[in-house]
Amino acid sequence: MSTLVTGIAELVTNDPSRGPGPLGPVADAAVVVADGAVAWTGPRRRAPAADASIDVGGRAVVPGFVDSHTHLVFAGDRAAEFEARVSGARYDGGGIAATVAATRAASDDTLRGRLRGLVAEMRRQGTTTAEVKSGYGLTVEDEARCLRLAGEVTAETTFLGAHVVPAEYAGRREDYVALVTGPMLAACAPFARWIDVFCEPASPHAFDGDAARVVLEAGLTRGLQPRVHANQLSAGPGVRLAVELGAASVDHCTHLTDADVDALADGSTVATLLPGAEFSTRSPYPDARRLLSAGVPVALATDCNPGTSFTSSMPFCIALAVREMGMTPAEALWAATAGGAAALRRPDVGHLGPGARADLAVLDAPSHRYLAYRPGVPLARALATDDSGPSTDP
Ligand SMILES: N=CN[C@@H](CCC(=O)O)C(=O)O
Ligand SMILES: [Zn+2]
Repeated sequence: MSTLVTGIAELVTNDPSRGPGPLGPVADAAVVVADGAVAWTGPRRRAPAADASIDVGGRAVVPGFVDSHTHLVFAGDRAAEFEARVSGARYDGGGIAATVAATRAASDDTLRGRLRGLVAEMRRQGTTTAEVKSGYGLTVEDEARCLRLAGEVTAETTFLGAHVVPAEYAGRREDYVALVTGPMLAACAPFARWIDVFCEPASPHAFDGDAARVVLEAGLTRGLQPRVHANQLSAGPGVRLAVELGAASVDHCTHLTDADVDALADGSTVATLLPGAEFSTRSPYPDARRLLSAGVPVALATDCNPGTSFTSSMPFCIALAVREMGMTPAEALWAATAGGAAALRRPDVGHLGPGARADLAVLDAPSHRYLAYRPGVPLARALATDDSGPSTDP
């Protein structure tokens, strides 16, 4: 079954062979998808025939967003914590304990319902691939349970047992790290592709560089690839540790030294920026321009979680990146698509070159610039191009 998509005012391919610049745009374009993959892209007048057709009516089509950093398995909410921050309270990770308590108390069905609801919400805003972390269970059983549920909606599952030290291990941080790297890792590894750690010496709840190294190296021995929460609250060792260990991505990168930027520029680790967290915690935004000028690959993600960034909207993050972080609309879109794919080491998503997964997002607008130009307006949605839809992930 093949489908011809026409009426595309601007097609963003992220395939530089198709048009000028990294976005590889094609005007007055068409796409043919077949068997869930992109088979052809180009000008409408040269489009081949297909079994079926969809006319998107003069709208822009872009690669589905790749949200490479989310915490979607949780129960409860922290609206009161958010309200306190609006009045001046500082974020230090302490609120995570409230979500851990609510998550442990929730049934599988409750967690599954919330997770699937958020995934559907993402899809309605153009996201077609999402990573999902554990990190609100923090017992052997609850971490494995959260990852098992995450695996129902995505292949990009991340074990984050080292999110914070839970209350029952207060004052026994080393014992908790032993649990995470021992029985918890053994129970979780079958359900996870990645391992993550909240490396933040400035937080009394998170982990320093030495503990983070122990956690990530243990994950590597089990075949889990590293990614790291680092430098969110202060400059610390996390970014350089991530680069040293060959992590696919280091996320937040809000406070960076010159040595951090140099390490990222010399390494292969993507810097994933999460402006929803700075919005919600009323913190300074990361300096994307500094990273881009140094040649560092940059991704954008929502960090969707109930504490620091309760948004599922990649368009919102794109708008923040353009308004607050020095990115052009083209750079922000690339970071939210191809950048996210690089952060997940996924060559099959984040672009619309031949062979890519048929993950298309249509914008109710004639060009990608509108994503930042019309902030807060629901312009983007994932486009189903055949009976099975473009993907199930999410
Ligand atoms: N910083 C650590 N983890 C999450 C926040 C988790 C929470 O506060 O519930 C983040 O990426 O922002
Ligand atoms: Zn996070």
